[in-house]
Amino acid sequence: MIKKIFDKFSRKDKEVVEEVVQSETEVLEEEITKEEVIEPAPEEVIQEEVVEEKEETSKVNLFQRLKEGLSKTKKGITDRIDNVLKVYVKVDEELFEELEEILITSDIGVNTTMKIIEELRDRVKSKKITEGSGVREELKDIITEMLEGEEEKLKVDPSPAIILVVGVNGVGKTTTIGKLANKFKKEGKSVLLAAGDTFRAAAIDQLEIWANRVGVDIVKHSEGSDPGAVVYDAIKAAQSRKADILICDTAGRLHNKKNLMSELGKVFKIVEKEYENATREVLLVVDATTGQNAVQQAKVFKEAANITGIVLTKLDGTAKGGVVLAVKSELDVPVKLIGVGEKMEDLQEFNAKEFAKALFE
Ligand SMILES: Nc1nc2c(ncn2[C@@H]2O[C@H](COP(=O)(O)OP(=O)(O)OP(=O)(O)O)[C@@H](O)[C@H]2O)c(=O)[nH]1
Repeated sequence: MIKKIFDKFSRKDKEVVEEVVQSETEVLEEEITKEEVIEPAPEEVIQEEVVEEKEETSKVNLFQRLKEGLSKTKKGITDRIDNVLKVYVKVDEELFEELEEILITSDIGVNTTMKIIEELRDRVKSKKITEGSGVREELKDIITEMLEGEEEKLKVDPSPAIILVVGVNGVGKTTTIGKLANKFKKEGKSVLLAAGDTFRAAAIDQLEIWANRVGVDIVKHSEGSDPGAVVYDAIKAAQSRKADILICDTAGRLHNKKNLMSELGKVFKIVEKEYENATREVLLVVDATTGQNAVQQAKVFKEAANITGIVLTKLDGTAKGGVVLAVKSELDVPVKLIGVGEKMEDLQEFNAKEFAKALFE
């Protein structure tokens, strides 16, 4: 039975990966076409793009976007739970085992699943629940409570603030920085970007594209230069312009903990020394489609740097959204933002209640 479910699940995952690759290729092609079309007055076109996207957001509300973004995860978790509850009319041990299997195969992680099922058993017993609908409600409450935490909001006040964005290549760091810059700019804040990932020219170029698209300035050096020097210059520029928020990209190389610590450590020291008064966030970006790997990456980064929050990207492209529970319960670092699509507005502040509501309603 377990093998059958795993087989099914990995087949599903393959389809999901194919879908993501296809949609990413399409978006990339679309972006290339857009870049090519921009002719003499790129700023105007960029402005139009931003305005268009603004209008679209006001039409489609954010919760709807969240719901759409989590639809694959909903299929992978909630719909399967509902199917099981239809079959098992009696609340018994077999039902708990079925539920356990669903949660484990949804990348919630073994430890977290055990905690959930144990709590569910206790509540079902103490509340004398005999109906499947009651079990569903309890499960939703337990998951919501697990997702809730103390301080989850991104801290950028008082200004000046600096956000260091860390994470391995390809997880969505650059996109996250672009989306964040857009969000802050719309809130009326002045934003500056620093291209601290100097190991690849493409990383610098991509960040610059985002800076232009959003309409914020960027401090960059050439490929291969010292990331510490970029961050130093960016801090000086932020100070002289009195920028509200400086967002720094960093190199995402993860050979081992020691190298990671020394690479990040240098940048952190500069921030410590040169921007002592700034409100600081260190955001780790992880890719939800990598499931349990995201949890492993987060563990390594947490040991190497003082991470203040996690950004979980690409939730829309995966049925593995349950990983947010594993991250929450195994890492003790708040998930502050989630990515539910490629559009500017698809980076949302994580809200446990809304997240659970989007999954269960
Ligand atoms: N569907 C979806 N795609 C996303 C999301 N966030 C980022 N992406 C896509 O993921 C891909 C990689 O994102 P980047 O921002 O380039 O990743 P990075 O971590 O900066 O990677 P490097 O530039 O290679 O270091 C891009 O195609 C993004 O559009 C998200 O929330 N949903």
